[in-house]
Amino acid sequence: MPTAAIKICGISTPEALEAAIRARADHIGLVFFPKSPRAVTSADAALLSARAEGRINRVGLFVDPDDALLAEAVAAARLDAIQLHGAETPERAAQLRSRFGIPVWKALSVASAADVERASAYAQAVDLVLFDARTPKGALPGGMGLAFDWNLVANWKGPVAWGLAGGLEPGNVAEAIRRTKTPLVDTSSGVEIAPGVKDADRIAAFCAAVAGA
Ligand SMILES: O=C(O)c1ccccc1NCC(=O)[C@H](O)[C@H](O)COP(=O)(O)O
Repeated sequence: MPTAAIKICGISTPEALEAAIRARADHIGLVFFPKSPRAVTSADAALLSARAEGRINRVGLFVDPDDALLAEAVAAARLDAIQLHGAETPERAAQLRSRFGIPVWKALSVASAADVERASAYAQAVDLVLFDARTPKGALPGGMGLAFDWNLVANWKGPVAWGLAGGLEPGNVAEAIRRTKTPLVDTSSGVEIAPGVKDADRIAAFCAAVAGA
């Protein structure tokens, strides 16, 4: 089985960016959601992006964004992909893919088999679906370090590329890959020492665990 691709989400400092690149992650996530402890402004993102250019893929994360926010962020951070982490419909996702001309990822919050089935509706609208844990009402829609039942997506063979997120960390990511055969893993809290504070050693350990899975 090929090695799973790795996305380290919630990068907000040059140190964390360099740690992700050193560890050979494939993607970083830049969070454009002001309520997140990992939020970046377009100005922060532009600086990080310039440093990342050609070294790692830059995914901008948004929650029900309007077009103005997206236009500003895509241009400032020269994003390689847009990740939608709110209640965006397939129609909205398709509209954004066509408008911005870069890949669109859609996060789907999972607590049951029916949640996984929702992925089919996005098959023509997005480039990848990211199965993530459903978070409690009123909490952030992601980045909470919560896992869902991996059996729900074990060996998933849907009509669109996919990835696994939610509560992944150096100690459990190899097991998650073994059980689900996911082609991509995404982590945020699992490589932090406090909300929003990435740790280079944990990033390295996470990527090493994926490589060894
Ligand atoms: O990371 C955030 O703060 C965040 C805020 C709002 C929406 C989504 C957010 N993160 C999305 C991600 O891609 C996370 O990596 C994913 O939810 C997994 O997070 P974790 O369980 O902490 O590894």
